[in-house]
This record gives sequence, structure tokens and C-alpha cells, in this order.
Amino acid sequence: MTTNQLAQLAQTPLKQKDNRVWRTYSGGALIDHWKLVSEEFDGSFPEEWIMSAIAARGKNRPANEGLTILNTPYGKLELKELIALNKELFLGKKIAEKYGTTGVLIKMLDSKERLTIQVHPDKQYAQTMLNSPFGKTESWYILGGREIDGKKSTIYLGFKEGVTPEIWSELFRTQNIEGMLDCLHQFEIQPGDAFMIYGGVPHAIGSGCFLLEVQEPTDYTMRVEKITPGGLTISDELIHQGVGEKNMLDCFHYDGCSFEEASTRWKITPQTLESSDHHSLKTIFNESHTDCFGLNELDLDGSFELKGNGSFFVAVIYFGEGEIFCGGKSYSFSQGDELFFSAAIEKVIWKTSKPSKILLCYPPN
Ligand SMILES: O=P(O)(O)OC[C@H]1O[C@](O)(CO)[C@@H](O)[C@@H]1O
Repeated sequence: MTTNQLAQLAQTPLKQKDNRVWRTYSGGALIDHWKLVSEEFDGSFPEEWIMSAIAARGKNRPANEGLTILNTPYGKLELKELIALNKELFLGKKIAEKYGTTGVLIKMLDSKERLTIQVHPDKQYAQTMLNSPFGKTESWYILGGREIDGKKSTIYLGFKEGVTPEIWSELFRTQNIEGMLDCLHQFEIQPGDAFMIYGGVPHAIGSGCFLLEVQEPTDYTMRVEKITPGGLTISDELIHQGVGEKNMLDCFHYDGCSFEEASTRWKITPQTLESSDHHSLKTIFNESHTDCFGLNELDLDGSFELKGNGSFFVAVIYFGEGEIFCGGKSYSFSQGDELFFSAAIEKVIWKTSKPSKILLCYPPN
């Protein structure tokens, strides 16, 4: 690609191809619904990975599963390949120098069944046990959901008071699933709720949850259930990611608390940054919660100028449609689009033809 073509590419919003990923739980119909696919289907691909520069970790799965492919004016290109063309141009100087990769992973997730009880590494554990610069602190922004078998959508998050490593490892040894669920706080959820799930904090997304997840870019999940609620047997590798069961149990932070304290620690109240009669810009996750990523929501019925901040960002169109003006050209957007905006883009003007909800995802600080 010539220098001119590269510069042009860096001024173009780049749309990714659909990117569904195999998981151990079933779901996905609400992702089809969001993507306006005519046949909505629950199966083994309940997640859409967005702007992923990492592959998923699954047993006997294709090596490149999870990697984002972008549609560009010069043909299809993996996001990883795009970045490699010029890290500073596409990621921004700060991210290019500090991480050399995007530093963030975004997902849409729709659970028909409860996910296994699990935990992800914090940065220190990731570094020492898995030799990874990233852990898997994550965040959930609830967009919707559905009742499954008459049950309301809930999530499990954080140990209750009094759960010790001894109690937890005995429940794991005996595979006492009800006992383990009983050790966790359970939250009923509604669209608009937001939660931070820091590395080390046990959790399980319940059945009937539809959410946007912004997270550190790894696929390290430590699980304490050897058989999923749907009856799938989990291989040892996916239980402990190669570190062994004892080390897997050390990934949990045993600092249980009351339900009130759990809500204070992990339930986030979105804040309005600015609003008018035709727009509102809210911050959901920001540096007061984590330095790993950020999420804003733009609700728009009209036009809005969004300034770049020297790093790339990603827009997920939850609903609506309209036009984007940037780099001297205009592009259309509509529900289901996932768009990469390079660091080189200094401003983007959004002009809607239908009221739109645009989720703006940001890389680490
Ligand atoms: O248990 P599975 O199928 O690997 O799914 C793990 C999923 O759980 C999450 O961490 C959400 O808790 C997702 O990021 C991840 O893809």
C-alpha cells in the first residue's frame, strides 16, 4: 500500500465483518435480532467479538477464531494486519508505544443458559502465572435480555462474607454447584445497568442476559464447574488454562463482602456528560473505575461532533441510522455496524436519519 493509500485508510471508518465465536454456553438469538438477521437462532456461538486482535481459546477450534476482519476500500484485512501497517497511525502514539496492540476487546454477548461460575486473572496473576501483560478485567453494560423458563435475568458477582479458600476448594472438589452459587451475590438486572468485573472477582452471567462487554484483551477464563449447566464437559485446559487446579483456585480474591458493599464496589451508575434536546452523551465506564478501557453512550436524534483524542476508538451502533462525516467524505451507518476509527481521525460528525444509540468504546489510558 502506498503512503497516500495508508493515510486515506486512516481517515476512513472501517466496518468489521460479522464475527461470531464458539463458547461453552448457548445463546445468540438476541445478537441475530440486533443484527437484523431474519432467522434468530440460539446455538454455540453466543458472542460477537468486536475489534478483536486476539484469537479465542477453545479446544479443537480454528486457530484464527475471534480475529476481526475489516472491510476496507482495498479489500478485506485483519485488524491485526491493519495495525501492523503503521501502529502509530492507526492506534495512536501512546497506545502504540505502551501496548503495540489495541489493548481492548469488545463483545456482544447473549446467554440462553447460565455461564459457568468463573474468574479471570488480574494483571499480577496474568503476568506471573500466564506470562501475559493483560489480565481480563471486564465490564458489562446491560442492553436487554429475556425470561428463560420463567426466570428473570440475573448475574452472580462477588463472594459473600465468610467464603474462605478452604470452603471454596471443597465445594469445587465435590462439584457442589448449588453450594458455589450460594457463595455468590445475585443481582437482578435491567437494561441500563452497568457492572465492573475486576480480575479475581468470581462471577457467572445468568440465563437471559444481553449485554455489551468491554474488557482487557485476553481469553483467560478459570472455571470451577466441570460440566456446564447445558451438560457440556469442560476439558482440564479450559478449567485452569494450564496452571493446574490449585493455582486456578488462587486466581480468586477471597475478600467477600455484604450485598450492599458488593453493589458499591461493582455496580456503576452512568453519568451524563452533556445533553441537549437532540442528544445526550453519557459515560458508563471511565478512569474512575479502571485504566483498562472506557465506554460512553451517545443517544442522538440530530447531529453531533465528536472530537478524537489521539487514540483510536470503536463505535457500535446499537440502533438507528444516519451518516458519518470524516476526513472530507461521508459514510452511512446503521444498526448492527461495528466501526473502527483510527487515531488519525480528528473529528467525526454524526448525523442521524433515525434516533440512534451509539456505543463508543475506548482503549486503555
Ligand atoms: O465460559 P466460556 O464459554 O468460555 O465463556 C467465557 C465468557 O465469559 C465472559 O468472561 C463473561 O463472563 C466472556 O468474556 C467470555 O467470553
